[in-house]
Amino acid sequence: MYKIRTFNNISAKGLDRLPRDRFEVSSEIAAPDAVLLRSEKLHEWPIPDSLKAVGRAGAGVNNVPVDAMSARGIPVFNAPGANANAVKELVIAGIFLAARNICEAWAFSEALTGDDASLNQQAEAEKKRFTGFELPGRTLGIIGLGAIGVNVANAACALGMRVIGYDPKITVRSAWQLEAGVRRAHSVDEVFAAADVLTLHIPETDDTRGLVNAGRLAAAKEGLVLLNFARAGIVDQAAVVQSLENGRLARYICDFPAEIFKNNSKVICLPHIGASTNEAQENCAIMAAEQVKDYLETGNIINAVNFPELILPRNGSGDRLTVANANVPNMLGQISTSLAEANLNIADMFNKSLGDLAYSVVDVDGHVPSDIVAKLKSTEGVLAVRVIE
Ligand SMILES: NC(=O)C1=CN([C@@H]2O[C@H](COP(=O)(O)OP(=O)(O)OC[C@H]3O[C@@H](n4cnc5c(N)ncnc54)[C@H](O)[C@@H]3O)[C@@H](O)[C@H]2O)C=CC1
Ligand SMILES: O=C(O)CCC(=O)C(=O)O
Repeated sequence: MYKIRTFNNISAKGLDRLPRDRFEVSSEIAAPDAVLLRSEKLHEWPIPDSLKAVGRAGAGVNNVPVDAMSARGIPVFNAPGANANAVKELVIAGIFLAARNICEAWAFSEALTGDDASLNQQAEAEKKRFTGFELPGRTLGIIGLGAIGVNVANAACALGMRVIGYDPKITVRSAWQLEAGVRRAHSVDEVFAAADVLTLHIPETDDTRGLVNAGRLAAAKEGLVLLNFARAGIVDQAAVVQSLENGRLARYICDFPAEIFKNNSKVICLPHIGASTNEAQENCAIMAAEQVKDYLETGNIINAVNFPELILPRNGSGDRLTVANANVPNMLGQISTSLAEANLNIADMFNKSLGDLAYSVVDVDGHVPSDIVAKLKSTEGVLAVRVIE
């Protein structure tokens, strides 16, 4: 029986993918084989020795200590693209909120007093205050053309916007999905110089933290609308406030409330609801749960951010051995020598690497004895060893 600890509210549709005769699922488990989480911050969580896998029911993994997991040979799975449509819809809504001054206009109407005739008279007299702009012909700048960025780019094209995007590591898949009219920028600065509306769709990493700073905002077009549905830390919030004050930035629409933005009429902060649709929560939970289940039961890896993708159909008449190790010479040699010592024939095997980490799945004709497992575990460079019967 595998034990799965949940953090946050994981959709039941995903948890249903874990048959309860083989998986115990609860938020109370102390020594879990795997965890499923959404935005829970795991950086301070003491990683239990029992842990074999992490399933992030979402896209961003900045709330998970990925390096610490890698050091223990623990794959961190996420759900790429599973909530992209939900975020796209909210970003497009955000653009409309800004373009038509919808929040201010709504607040104005709410505050009116008098009978209907008086309300209408006040509305007609004051509506010029809420005059906005239309989207066709305006330029949308996008930083990050992954699952969300591509969806936003294509929707903006359909609304008649010009789109310019920057992503130095765009995948072939994203490039295929992108509308032909999307212009390719060669730097973040080129996007800032061109955009009337600019949206961020990149992960928060050491490289992207503070990417939107005072210098870039100063070089933007007068009246830029900035949207941040990625992560709060990608934007220097004090620089945003200053830029709103001097008028370079007209609006900041984001998914991350912060004290500095309280009562700022040019800022709209939503409470991190980009992925909060039933559809996205189900998609993410199903993807994360299935990937974790597959890994625990077969050792196969799909959509781990720190492990290579590896799928090996089960072969041989015995156990499956999985080994995660440092990506250095002679590790495979040591694994096969250890199995030979136990007189075990290798029926099939697959080895792949990603960065500093390598992962092997080995099917043998027979049972891998515990002393061989112990020997492999104590081999220098080996991070994790499992035997799946
Ligand atoms: N507000 C919300 O509820 C949600 C927020 N997010 C955030 O949005 C981010 C993006 O999500 P997805 O599009 O699904 O991820 P993704 O991994 O499909 O796309 C991210 C793209 O950013 C690109 N990138 C990375 N660094 C870059 C840089 N410095 N400049 C330009 N491009 C860069 C990558 O090459 C990749 O193509 C997530 O990491 C997460 O932080 C994601 C889902 C929901
Ligand atoms: O689960 C959530 O609501 C957070 C979504 C998110 O930020 C992500 O997928 O990166």
